Amino acid sequence: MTLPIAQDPDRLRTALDQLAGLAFTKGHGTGNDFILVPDLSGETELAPDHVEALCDRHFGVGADGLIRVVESTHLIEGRDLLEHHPEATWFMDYRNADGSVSEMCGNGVRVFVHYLATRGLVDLEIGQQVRIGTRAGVRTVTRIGEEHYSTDMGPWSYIDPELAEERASDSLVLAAGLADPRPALSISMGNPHTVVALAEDADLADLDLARQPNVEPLPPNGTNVEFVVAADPLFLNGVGRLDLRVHERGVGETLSCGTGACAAATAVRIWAGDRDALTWEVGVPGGVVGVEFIPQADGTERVILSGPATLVSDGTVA
Ligand SMILES: N[C@@H](CCC[C@H](N)C(=O)O)C(=O)O
Repeated sequence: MTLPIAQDPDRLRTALDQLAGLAFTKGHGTGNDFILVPDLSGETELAPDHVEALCDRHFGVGADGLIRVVESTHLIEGRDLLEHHPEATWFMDYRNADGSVSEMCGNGVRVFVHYLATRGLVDLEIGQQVRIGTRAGVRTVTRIGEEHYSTDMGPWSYIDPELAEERASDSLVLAAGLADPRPALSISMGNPHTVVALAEDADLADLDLARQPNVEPLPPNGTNVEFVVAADPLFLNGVGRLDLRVHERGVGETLSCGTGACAAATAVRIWAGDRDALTWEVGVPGGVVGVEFIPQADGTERVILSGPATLVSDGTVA
C-alpha cells in the first residue's frame, strides 16, 4: 500500500523540488479550497505526487483540490470537446488532494471562472456567461455578482436507475457516529455521490468523518458521501432547505461540495415526493449554496448551482 506523501519524506521532497518556481493562486468556494495553477499552454507536468504534495496541509500549500488552468486545445479531453463546442476555450483540469482526477467540481468551476475573469483571461461583466470545458462536459457559468456565479451543471441522473427508481434508496451507509447503517441514494452530477438520509432528530455534529464511510454496494468508480438533515419545516416561502456534511472521494471531509449539494437536494426532493419543489438552499459547514431544478421537455432536469467564489492569495513554490 502506498503511504500518504506526508509520511514519505523522500517522495515529498522530490515532488516539491520538482515544482520549485511554480506560480499558484489559492481560492475557495464556501470553504472548499483549491490551488489554481496557471498553465495556459499546457507545459507543466502535474503528476499525482505533485498534486498530493501541494495539497498537503502540513508539508505543502494545503487544499482540497488542485485546478490546472489550461486552454482546451492543449489537452486531449479539451480538444475532444472543442470539436462540438468551439466556444469552450478554457478547460478546468481538476484533481483531488490525493492526486486522483475527478470529472467535475461545482465549487471549483466558480473559482476557476473567477480566476479567469479577475486575471483578464476572459471578459466577464455581471450578467455575462462563459462556457468551460470539464471532464463531465461543457458547463455554462454566469457571473451573477462581483464574486458570485451560477453554473448550469447539466442533468442529474441515478447511478443505478433500476434500483433507485424501485426503492428510492440503493445502498446502505455506515459512518463513525451512526448507530446503524442508513439508507442512501446514489446520484451522478457528472461525478458520483451517495446521499445518506439521517434520522429527523439526528445531529450532523455527532458524525466522525475523519474515517471513510462504508457504502454498500459502492458505486463502480467510488463515491462522495453526503449526510443530510432536512430543515423543519422542509419548505419555507417555497424554498426547500437542508444541511449537509460531506466526505469527498480522494480528499476526506471538506467544508463544502457543490456537486454534493446538487446531489443532496436531488435526493431529498425525491424522498419528499415533491417534483414541484424547484428551489433549494443547502447549508454546508462553510456557508450556503443555492440549487435550482429546471425541468426539460425530455423529462430530465438541469441543475443550476449558485454560490460565491473567492481568491485569497498568490504564491510561488519555494
Ligand atoms: N468539491 C467538489 C467535488 C470535487 C471532486 C470530488 N472529490 C470527486 O472525486 O468527485 C465540488 O464542489 O463539487
